[in-house]
Amino acid sequence: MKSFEGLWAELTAKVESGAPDSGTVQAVHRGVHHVGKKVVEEAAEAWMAAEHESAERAAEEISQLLYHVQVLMLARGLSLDDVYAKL
Ligand SMILES: N=c1c2ncn([C@@H]3O[C@H](COP(=O)(O)OP(=O)(O)OP(=O)(O)O)[C@@H](O)[C@H]3O)c2ncn1[C@@H]1O[C@H](COP(=O)(O)O)[C@@H](O)[C@H]1O
Repeated sequence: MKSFEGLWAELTAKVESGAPDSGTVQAVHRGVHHVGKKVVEEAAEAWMAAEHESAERAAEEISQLLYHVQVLMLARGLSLDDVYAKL
């Protein structure tokens, strides 16, 4: 099972290596504006699933939101420590 930190390690390694077949690398290259819109879309889907769907569907949508939040951090050049410092 993956964790937030485990996914972060995987995504940072992909972006550093520039893996050409990675959707994450492609999204980071498209930039903050593109990724930010995706975060908003996924946040709405997480909200709707939490309010109207099963717990499993809500967990699925929230996992996608967490993924896209990490991609936004990568696109903006932020580290986990940058964000944890604000918690
Ligand atoms: N956890 C995720 C993950 N969660 C969500 N997503 C992306 O978010 C999309 C879900 O959004 P939607 O529900 O809107 O589905 P969609 O309409 O098909 O998506 P779009 O066409 O809008 O992109 C998926 O299609 C993926 O593109 C993810 N993409 C990758 N990962 C993990 O990230 C790691 C690196 O992946 P790659 O960069 O693809 O190698 C791997 O461990 C992956 O499992």
